Amino acid sequence: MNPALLVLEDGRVFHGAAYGAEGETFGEMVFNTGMTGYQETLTDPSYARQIVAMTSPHIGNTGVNDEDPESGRIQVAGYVVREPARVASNWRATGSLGSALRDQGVVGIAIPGTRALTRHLRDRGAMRAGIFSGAAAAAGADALLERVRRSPSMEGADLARDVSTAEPYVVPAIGERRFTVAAVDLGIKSMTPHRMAERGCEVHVLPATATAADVLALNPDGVFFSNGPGDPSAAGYAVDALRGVLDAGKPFFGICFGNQIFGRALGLGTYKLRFGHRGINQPVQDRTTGKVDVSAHNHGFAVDAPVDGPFDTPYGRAEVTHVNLNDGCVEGLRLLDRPAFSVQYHPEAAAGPHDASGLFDRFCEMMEGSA
Ligand SMILES: NC(=O)CC[C@H](N)C(=O)O
Repeated sequence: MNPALLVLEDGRVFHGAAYGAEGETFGEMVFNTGMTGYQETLTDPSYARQIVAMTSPHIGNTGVNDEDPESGRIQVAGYVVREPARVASNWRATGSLGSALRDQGVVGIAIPGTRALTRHLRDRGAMRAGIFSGAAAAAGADALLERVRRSPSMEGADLARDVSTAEPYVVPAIGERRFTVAAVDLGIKSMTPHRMAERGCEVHVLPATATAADVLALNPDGVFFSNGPGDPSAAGYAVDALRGVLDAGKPFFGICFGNQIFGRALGLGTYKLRFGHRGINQPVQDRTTGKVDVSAHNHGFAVDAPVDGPFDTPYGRAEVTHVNLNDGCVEGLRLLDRPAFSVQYHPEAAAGPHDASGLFDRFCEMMEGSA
């Protein structure tokens, strides 16, 4: 294996071996603690412009298959693992992860110290980084550090429109069609419309820059805003569209970036977490029932909202419905006088536990007018 370097913005350097494509890449350095689901993680568009390190020590064991991708390609800017599998073995596998990364030009690195890297990010926070291998590594760490420090930051980055669909498309209902949903694709994972389709929703997926008029022209029973990459404070176009949807009184459900856009539409702020939540075992408590779900997460930003009780918004009273039991951050919001709610985590799972899948049923009940 050829040598490679991982250079962090604060000057920390990890030496390792090239994995996947050789060359150079830049992004925000984050870690994911999922023990399974690397293919879903790699293809989640919310990871655009992020270099993802897996804390699970052995990655690639089951290779890649045609069923698990959450989008049409690998979306991460770079990939860091401890030890890549030498042999991929699974009845569904169509190839190895190393060759999939190589074929799609995704630069990765295998380093012995993914634990040291994770502890560093937990202490210092997510930061910019670069991976360099082949001819790109020849410049030496000091010159590479300068280039990392010149690369763009995640704060203020508007990335949703880069990963969104260019054209609208429809995911048909599975079985009898019960509802029409307009889903704004801010970086949508394919499992999300699928979870709705399973419940009888015909899902009209629209580009990130869809306006309220575009959404309402479909005369949907409900409106959905998806997960997605980047800083929600840079996606004012989505906030404007959602305000128009809320003004029209349509039932609304948002996931992750969609939760952040909902928060901003209600007049709340969003802020960057120190190192974020990325994994599949995060405990989230539903404050309305007391129930705790173990849930899938991928977020680096969060909504700043009062957690101690209802607060006023331009759309009437709202409340924080869910909090993370690890760090207390806001994981869900709802309006109290209108049918609109959102969560910061991933009820569609993919990868992860299915504890929260009932939220899709709640959205359907809202569209039925029974919730
Ligand atoms: N998965 C997502 O939708 C992520 C939302 C946002 N980009 C964040 O990092 O918080």
